[in-house]
Amino acid sequence: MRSVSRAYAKDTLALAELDLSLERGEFVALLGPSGCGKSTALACMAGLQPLTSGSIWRDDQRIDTLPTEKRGFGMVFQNYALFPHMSVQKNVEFGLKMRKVAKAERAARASRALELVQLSEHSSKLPAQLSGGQQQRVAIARALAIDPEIVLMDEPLSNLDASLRIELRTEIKRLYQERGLTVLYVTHDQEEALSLATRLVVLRAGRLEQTGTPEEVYTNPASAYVAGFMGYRNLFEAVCEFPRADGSVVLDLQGQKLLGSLRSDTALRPGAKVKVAIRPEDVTIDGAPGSTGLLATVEVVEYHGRELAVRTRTDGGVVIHLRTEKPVAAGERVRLSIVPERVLVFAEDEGRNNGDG
Ligand SMILES: Nc1ncnc2c1ncn2[C@@H]1O[C@H](COP(=O)(O)OP(=O)(O)OP(=O)(O)O)[C@@H](O)[C@H]1O
Repeated sequence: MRSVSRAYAKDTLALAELDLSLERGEFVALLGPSGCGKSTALACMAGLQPLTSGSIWRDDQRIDTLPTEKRGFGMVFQNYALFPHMSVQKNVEFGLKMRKVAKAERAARASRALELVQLSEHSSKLPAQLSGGQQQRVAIARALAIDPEIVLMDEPLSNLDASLRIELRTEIKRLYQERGLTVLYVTHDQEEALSLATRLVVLRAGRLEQTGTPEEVYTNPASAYVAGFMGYRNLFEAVCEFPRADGSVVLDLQGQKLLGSLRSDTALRPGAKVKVAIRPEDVTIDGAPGSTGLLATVEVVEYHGRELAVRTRTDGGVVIHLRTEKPVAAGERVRLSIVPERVLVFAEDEGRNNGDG
């Protein structure tokens, strides 16, 4: 996509000059909160939404001028979109029929696609006779039957319950690996994106905020906005007390000191407001003697099997979530320590407040 914009109404851009490229064999997850433009990007790619400006290319061929069916994409959506009166087999054959593939070949290709998603024995059933997960597998078989170069998926798992979602997620990954597919996948679920994608693209208000491998984005989110999507559940404001030349920063967190490391390019001045992002698993209770510690009180303890998920509140009133194997109880006084490298400090965003979730 070259500088693609899409405006549904005057002055509001769902996509704002978005540049996005996809290499053969990549599994790219488009990630971001509701309303950031993920579905619009996919719909523009598919030809289901017109572009307001910009262009889309496959290699040297311009394709945004082609109708949907000529773009050669397989598509899978959140709501399965199966024809209720057609058998599973006929549903999968449908795309091939539209492409005028002869009857015998149609049947053979549809059967192969159903085998791939392990639904062969259900081929004569109607969609309503299948579970949600099975219906979504039919939709995937239908997308794969046309032998697409690129598969576009828009939240294909979000209508399924938790266990089915994980099962089908693995299935999608297997198909991707076995068939050497190229996939553009829309999701708002970071775990889904991290487990499936070879590259993440985080959108914010119709623009690209960050792209990188799951590991890069997870360890080094470029902004507090991205961090919020990558499991950094502790996101709060603090004041820069003393910025050091090596990038470490002494912060004032409502009256207590916290040592962090600056992640933005912008240099900080003493007194500047900053955003801080910390993952719950990076916070420990009663760390080594002498480590910087935040005095806090345990508020809520949730049992999560091996670990406890704990909500604490610092003496200055800041809520900090953590995970621990140590038994603690509500009301207990604790000292929290966090390795300074895992206290990510971002300069306050300038003027980008649209699309934050
Ligand atoms: N058909 C439409 N008409 C008008 N505005 C629309 C339409 N579809 C989307 N929008 C607006 O465009 C923006 C981007 O929407 P889009 O559906 O692409 O976001 P998204 O990131 O996919 O969100 P979600 O995760 O909720 O589906 C939003 O502000 C939305 O309200």
